[in-house]
Parts: sequence; C-alpha cells; structure tokens
Amino acid sequence: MEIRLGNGFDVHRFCEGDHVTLCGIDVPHERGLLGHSDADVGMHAATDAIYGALAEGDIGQHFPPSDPQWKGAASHIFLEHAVKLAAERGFAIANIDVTLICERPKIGPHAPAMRSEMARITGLDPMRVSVKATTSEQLGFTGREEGIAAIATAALVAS
Ligand SMILES: Nc1ccn([C@@H]2O[C@H](COP(=O)(O)O)[C@@H](O)[C@H]2O)c(=O)n1
Ligand SMILES: C[C@@]1(CO)OP(=O)(O)OP(=O)(O)OC[C@H]1O
Repeated sequence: MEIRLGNGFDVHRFCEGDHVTLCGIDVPHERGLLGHSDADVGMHAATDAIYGALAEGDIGQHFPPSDPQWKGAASHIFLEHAVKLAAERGFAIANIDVTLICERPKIGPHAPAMRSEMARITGLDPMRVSVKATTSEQLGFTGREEGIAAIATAALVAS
C-alpha cells in the first residue's frame, strides 16, 4: 500500500478588520487577515499539504495571487481542488492535521466548528481531521501579534 505524506505552511499578516477566517470559520477579532483571498491560513496550509503529498506544486501555482479571479476568494475552492486532484491521481486522504499559531484569538472554542467545516469540505470523516492551536509564547511575529501562521500535515493512501 502506497502512503504519501505532505506538509504545508502559511502566514498572513493582520490588517484592519473585525474577524479572521480560519479553517472556514469566521472568528470575531479586533483585526482581520490580509490576503489576496480570504487569507484563511489554516485552509491554505492544509491545501499545500495535499499538493505536497502529490508532488503537485503549491497553492500559488494553482491559484496565482496575480490572478484577479481569486481576489477575495473563499479558500474552500483551493482545498476542494486539492482533494479532487488527489482523487484524480488515485489517492484517498487518510487524515489532515492543522496547527494554528497565534496568541489570539483563542482557537479552542472554535476548533470543533473548524474541524467539522474542514471535514465537510474534504468529504472526510471528522475523526480524520484535526484542528489545534498553540501560541509561540509571545516570541517572534506571531508572538508580537503581527499575523497568524499555520502548519498542516496530510497523509494520502493509494485508493
Ligand atoms: N490561539 C490559541 C493558542 C493556544 N490555544 C490553546 O492553549 C493551549 C496552550 O497554548 P501554549 O502555546 O501555551 O502551549 C494550546 O494547547 C491550545 O489548546 C488556543 O486555544 N488558541
Ligand atoms: C491563496 C492565494 C490565491 O491567489 O492568495 P492569498 O490569499 O494571498 O494566500 P497565500 O497563502 O499567499 O497563497 C497564494 C495564493 O494562491
């Protein structure tokens, strides 16, 4: 049985706003996240993890930030594309694990909704989707609350 692992990493800086969109969920916050799309770092990292497992480049190659078509786009479009590509290449997604890195907002209260939404978008059983968070102990750019980072891992099995 062939197994593929991929990782993804993304960062978006804070800007003016009243919420951040993380793993498909709008979380009230006193700032927003700046991006060409909706700047959903969690979904971008998960998308890149799948592309990585497939050795199919990265999100910017499939959805160039220079393309006005993706301005303000909802990031489920990117994740759905990666999932479809995996199926076309003969792989099923075994699990996805996302870690959001920020001091605030607190992710814990929203993690169940994020997990459900990521499972809905990918078509996975929620038991195969993990969304968790950590601070960086007030160190670095996330510690200074300049932005939010996310890392993700995806495991794919030949179907
Ligand atoms: N934005 C965040 C960051 C952390 N959490 C939760 O707090 C726990 C402790 O975080 P440390 O960085 O101090 O280890 C972490 O394990 C998360 O459960 C959170 O919900 N939102
Ligand atoms: C998602 C895309 C879409 O144009 O734009 P951004 O929202 O800026 O996000 P990023 O994580 O920088 O990935 C690049 C792009 O593919």
